[in-house]
Amino acid sequence: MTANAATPNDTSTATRGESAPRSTLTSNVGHADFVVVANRLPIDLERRPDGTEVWKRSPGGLVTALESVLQASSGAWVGWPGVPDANPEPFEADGIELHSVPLSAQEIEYYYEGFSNGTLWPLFHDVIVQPEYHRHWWSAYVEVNRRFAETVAAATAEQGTVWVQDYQLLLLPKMLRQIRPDLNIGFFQHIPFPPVELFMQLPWRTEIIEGMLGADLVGFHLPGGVENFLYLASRLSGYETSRRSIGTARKGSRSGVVQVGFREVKVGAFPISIASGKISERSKSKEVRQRSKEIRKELGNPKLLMLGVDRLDYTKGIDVRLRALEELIAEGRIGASDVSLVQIATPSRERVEQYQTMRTSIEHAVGRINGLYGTIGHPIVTYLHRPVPQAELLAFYRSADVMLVTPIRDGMNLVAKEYVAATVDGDGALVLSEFTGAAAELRRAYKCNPHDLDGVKDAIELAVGDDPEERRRRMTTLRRQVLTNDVTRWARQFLKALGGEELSAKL
Ligand SMILES: O=P(O)(O)OC[C@H]1O[C@H](O[C@H]2O[C@H](CO)[C@@H](O)[C@H](O)[C@H]2O)[C@H](O)[C@@H](O)[C@@H]1O
Ligand SMILES: Nc1ccn([C@@H]2O[C@H](COP(=O)(O)OP(=O)(O)O)[C@@H](O)[C@H]2O)c(=O)n1
Repeated sequence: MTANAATPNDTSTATRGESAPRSTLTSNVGHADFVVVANRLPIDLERRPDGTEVWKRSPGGLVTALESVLQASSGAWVGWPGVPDANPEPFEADGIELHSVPLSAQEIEYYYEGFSNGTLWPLFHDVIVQPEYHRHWWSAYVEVNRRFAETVAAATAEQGTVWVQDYQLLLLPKMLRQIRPDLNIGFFQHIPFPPVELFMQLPWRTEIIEGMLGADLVGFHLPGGVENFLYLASRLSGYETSRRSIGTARKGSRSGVVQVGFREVKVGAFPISIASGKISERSKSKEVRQRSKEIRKELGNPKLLMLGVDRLDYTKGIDVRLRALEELIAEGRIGASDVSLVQIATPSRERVEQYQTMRTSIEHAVGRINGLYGTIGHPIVTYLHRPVPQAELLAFYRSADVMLVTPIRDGMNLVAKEYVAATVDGDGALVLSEFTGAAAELRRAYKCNPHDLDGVKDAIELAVGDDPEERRRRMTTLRRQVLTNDVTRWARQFLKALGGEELSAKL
């Protein structure tokens, strides 16, 4: 998403403290029929050392998915602008009305880096690192959720539909219902919802479940999340639950209902996707095709080009794929002079300690592999620690022979789907961790268990050496899956189940 750079109120050159951006929409506040709420706005404000400010696209798959949905439905988006104390008036960017929720530096530390990403994120991702439980983090989480609720309440029209996103805002549905019982409230969880044994560690477990149950519909990527949630709603809050169809959940996906007093809360699985048609079309463009050839040339036309694209997160298993490649080369199963791995790693949550530790260890591994097996002008691993524009990303996808997606745990992983959509010539192989949400749908990928290093190596070797016809057949099946089940279908199904027939029809 880009901000309207040419408008008179453009902030790209505004100085610190003068951050009122673009066309101010005060008259629209309180009139939005459809509101998406997420921790972040789809664009982040960046403050430069010289005092100027620019808006940049926010990282992550949530923004990728929701941005296209909101553009089609002309709704509003409520979120944090990405830096401390920024609170611009509501403004419009790329057809979406944006409403800011300001956070202080301390709230960013306690609510975002602390409770969201130091407690919930690791707890919900199988405790890959140890979650921390601090009461002052929790207090900030409650306070920030309340501020979001007030902002949303003020932005939304009578009887409007509000779609709350993700683990940073688990208390928001209940808080919002208390202020605005007229609203139709949906909640979608983008990360895994953990099994009872893990969830029960959380000192505030009942408050969290009660917070989510303020919604009319609670959605997860996978049936496993639905199961875990229904069980916990019954065990922690004592509500009656039943497993039954909620109308529009896809065939085979599980769903149910929680009876909260007189209210029924629907619960269902809705696996998110991407704007696959657009990605596929854009990948066919001359610009992307040419750039993909250039990329291979710049890398010295390797026989085998492998690719990894992730936020730099310990859940993504970047270390796993590096170790696998190193051993495959050491064992002579892949020739050092034949292979090139490009690892694109978008900076993420850089002030959180575990992210710093992981970055150091990944950069170490890259250095070690290049030191051992690289030659002058031919490093084995090309490591880019920065965001990459979409056209460039698509060119990377198109140029790769083998895509490595090896998370230890991942809610969905849109990168895997983007690679499939961008492989327009059908010539490419996806190595995919069983521990991603995407693995449930992308059954013909070369699957691996990231905890089993030998298994990962075998999957990579198979993907590289498989019969070209078999590789192509697999990719054809994957492409059919991804092109049929796109992000619009995901949003339509969710909104239909929420009762927003009219909204769903607009998409
Ligand atoms: O906002 P950040 O802290 O910088 O993090 C970026 C986003 O990361 C997570 O993405 C998840 O959503 C994807 C789309 O559903 C899914 O494919 C992926 O598996 C998830 O990890 C996070 O859940 C978002 O809230 C963040 O915005
Ligand atoms: N350098 C990069 C890397 C990823 N991305 C995008 O970030 C998103 C990552 O989504 P995801 O679902 O795989 O994982 P999370 O980062 O949301 O956990 C994808 O849409 C990628 O295209 C990007 O825009 N630039």
